[in-house]
Amino acid sequence: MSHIDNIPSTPGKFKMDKSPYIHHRLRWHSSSIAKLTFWSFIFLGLILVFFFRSPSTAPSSTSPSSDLSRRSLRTNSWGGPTWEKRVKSSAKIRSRNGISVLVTGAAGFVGTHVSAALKRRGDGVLGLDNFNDYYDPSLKRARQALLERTGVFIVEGDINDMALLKKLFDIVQFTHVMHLAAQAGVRYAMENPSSYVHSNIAGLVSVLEVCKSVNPQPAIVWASSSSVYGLNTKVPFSEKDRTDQPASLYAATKKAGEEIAHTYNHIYGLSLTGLRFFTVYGPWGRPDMAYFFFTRDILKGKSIPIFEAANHGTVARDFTYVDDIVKGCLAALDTAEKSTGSGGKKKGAAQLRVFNLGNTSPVPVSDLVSILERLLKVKAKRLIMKLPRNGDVQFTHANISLAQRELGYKPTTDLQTGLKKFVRWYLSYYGSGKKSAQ
Ligand SMILES: O=C(O)[C@H]1O[C@H](OP(=O)(O)OP(=O)(O)OC[C@H]2O[C@@H](n3ccc(=O)[nH]c3=O)[C@H](O)[C@@H]2O)[C@H](O)[C@@H](O)[C@H]1O
Repeated sequence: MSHIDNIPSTPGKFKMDKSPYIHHRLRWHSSSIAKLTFWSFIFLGLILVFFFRSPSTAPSSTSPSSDLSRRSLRTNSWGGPTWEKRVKSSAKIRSRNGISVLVTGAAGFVGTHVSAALKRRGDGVLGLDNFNDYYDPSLKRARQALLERTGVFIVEGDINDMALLKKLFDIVQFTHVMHLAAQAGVRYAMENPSSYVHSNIAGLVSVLEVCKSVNPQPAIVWASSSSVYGLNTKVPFSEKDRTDQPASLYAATKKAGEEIAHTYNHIYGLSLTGLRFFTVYGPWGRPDMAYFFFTRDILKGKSIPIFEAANHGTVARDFTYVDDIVKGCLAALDTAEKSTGSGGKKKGAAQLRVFNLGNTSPVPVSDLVSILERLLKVKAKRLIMKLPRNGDVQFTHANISLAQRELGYKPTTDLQTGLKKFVRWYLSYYGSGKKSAQ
């Protein structure tokens, strides 16, 4: 039986025409209509699926445009009465003379601690975080859960989403912005340079753009970094020292941020305070930092690379405990003067400040490892390595006299005490080895 014989006859329609050619053509015609209809449905279906999943149809969202943005700028929906209610309630001031603060990077290490401290004293706090996967997002979710228990809501979104930022300012008249969202890490900048430009430059500009155009403008305190001192060799590092020799792209983006802050202060009258953090450590810390992954790897019995400079030179850091940093952040918020502009127009000179927030007692990395060994009661497998040329500097040391004078900043936690608290947290969070940090 031929293929043609299989086709059911269509009485009366094609009967008269016996021409095989015409028959074939008509058969093709009818089957092609069927196929066309079938594929049209499939195509329509695909368009509908795409349409409903597309960010542009969400109440509001960010639009991913590259691999980079897919990693850090997830499509998040926001809006709606329930969401607005949560935003308002979280940002509500609950103490006399309290302030209302938008904390960007609230699910981050410093962001979580600062948000909790502000909430504790009765300030209004709203968090914003994109929960990117630079390091284990489950740690960020755990910090979020912690903050939720204290009444802090974290809006899930990216600082580059200006529509979202504007919406937040429509709902709440923030008196202050604590801008901590950033791409951190010195060495990762060689792996993913554009993420630093995206968060630390474009993201900062988008925050400042929104802050300058709202009325009243908030005062802004933001995280710069000790890394801006780069190849500066004059110690301890003072705010007056040169910062034009960054050793990593991370440092360069933070330095750029300081210049951008100057511009927005100069043109729009925004009150801006940059805080140069010196290697902040503590409970709920960042797993990409040495003290954190050294702890994990010592417990696992894995060797840890300890950098040393040329000619066995010591590599040291002015490790600063997170509670001291939090005190500095709160003091910077409390002493910040109001911005002077409104609706994008400057009305007078505004405050522009930069402070070192360090511990002012540098510790060699090998000593950090010795402290961890004692606390963990495990001998580390030390692998001494040459300091790689990937952005690390040999040492950092903060001169904190300016912060002491202007903010009353006085760090009180030495590395031994701070690491003890970190290790206690680490062991309770991950257990002593079975469930370990990624
Ligand atoms: O103050 C800052 O502004 C920055 O602080 C932090 O950078 P760093 O001071 O470089 O911290 P971190 O990586 O913990 O390395 C600590 C020490 O261990 C050494 N180190 C590191 C890795 C390794 O494998 N071996 C090693 O010896 C390494 O050479 C260094 O001496 C923040 O990550 C950064 O985001 C930024 O905030």
